[in-house]
Formats: sequence, structure tokens, C-alpha cells
Amino acid sequence: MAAARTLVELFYDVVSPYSWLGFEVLCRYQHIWNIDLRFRPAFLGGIMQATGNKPPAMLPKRAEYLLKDIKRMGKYYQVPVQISADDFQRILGKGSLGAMRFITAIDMTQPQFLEPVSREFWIRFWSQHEDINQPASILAVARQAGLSSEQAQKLLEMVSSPAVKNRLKETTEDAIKFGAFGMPAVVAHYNGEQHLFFGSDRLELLGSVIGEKWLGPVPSLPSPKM
Ligand SMILES: N[C@@H](CCC(=O)N[C@@H](CS)C(=O)NCC(=O)O)C(=O)O
Repeated sequence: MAAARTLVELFYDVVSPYSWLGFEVLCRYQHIWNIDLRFRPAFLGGIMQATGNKPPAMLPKRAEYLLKDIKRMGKYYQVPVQISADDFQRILGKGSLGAMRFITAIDMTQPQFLEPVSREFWIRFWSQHEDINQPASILAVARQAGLSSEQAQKLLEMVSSPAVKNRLKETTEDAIKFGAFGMPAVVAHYNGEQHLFFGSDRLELLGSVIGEKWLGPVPSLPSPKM
């Protein structure tokens, strides 16, 4: 009998570059490990507020380090994140509420687009350094991810509905209940227990806990069975 698949939940926000790194690696491993990957778009600002945490770049010495760390990690993980000192201001300024509400609307109605839409938001914010909250920006992302203009327009209309706002709030609360204080937060349900991991640099450890082999951040896919 085949072993049961491990449910792995990824709580992320597109304002978080480390979430992008974790997202891409888990997207790769969902085809290799015996896991069901569940995307849980949540609001990092809400997690920070509820836990009393602060964006790590608010400490100037850490901000200096993070610039280097994210550049090196992007190269190592093969994720095209581009970061400069101005980005920390951008994060603190506009945040990601518009984008995360749109992604939540996708999660509720067109989950098959969750992966490409989330990725396109990261590309727009972290590779192209453009806005992700204005309606025109959101429509451009949706088009890029393969949604029709009618679909995108409908989803955009949903963004300010109580249903979408509540769902984003609930997902954020779920992350906090699991113990999250930042992102990416990864929760593996294994052997009747919940294991929380913080960070894109804890996926090797995740593999070890759930009995899966770590093949580096850019694993090659197994060859198809003949
Ligand atoms: N070492 C972690 C760092 C992750 C990280 O700093 N995430 C930020 C958001 S981009 C955060 O939520 N930080 C909260 C904290 O460090 O307490 C990784 O490689 O992913």
C-alpha cells in the first residue's frame, strides 16, 4: 500500500522575498516528495501585528546583511529576486493588502491559478520593482498569469467583499494558531503532529522530519516511468 501523502501548508505573502524562495522550492519538491502542497495566502502585516514582531530590516545592521543574504539566496535557489536598499522602504510603505486580497479571491474561486498568479505578483514586485496594489497593476498580473480580462475583472470586484476580507483574516489567524511569527511559515502534518518551520532555509529540515530526501534547492525531476 502506498504511504499516505504528507500535507504541507505554505503560508506566504508576496511582500516577502523569502516567501518567494520557499514557494519556488516547494513547487519543485511537490513533484518529487510524497506531499500534498497547500498554498495558504496570508497577510504578513497581520502576523507581525498580532505577534508583536517587526520587519527584520528595521534593524539597520540586519538590513545590510539581508541585502546580501537575499541576493545570494536568490542566486543559489535560482529565483530572480532583485533587491536594493530602497526595497525596504517600499515594503513598509504600501505593503501588500491589495495583492493578497486578490490572491485570496483566486484561492476561493480559481485555485488552479493560485500558483501562477502568486508567482507573477512576486515577479512584478521583486524582479520588476513595480506596484502590486493598484487595480491596473493587479489586472496586468492576472493577464500575465493567463486569466482572461473578464475573469480578472470579476475577481477584482470581489476584492473588497467581506467574504474575501474575512478569508484572508482567517488564513492569517490560522498561521498564527500554528505558531507563525513571520514568513514563509510551513506547516507539515506528519504522524498525527503539526510541525511548524520558519524560513525558506528550513526546507531541508522539513524533508528530514517527514522522511524525504533533500536534493538541494534546484532538484532535477525524476525521469518519467517507461
Ligand atoms: N532565514 C529565513 C528568513 C525569513 C525572513 O526573514 N522572513 C521575513 C519576511 S521576508 C520575516 O517574516 N521575518 C520575521 C523574523 O525574522 O522574525 C529564510 O531564509 O527564509
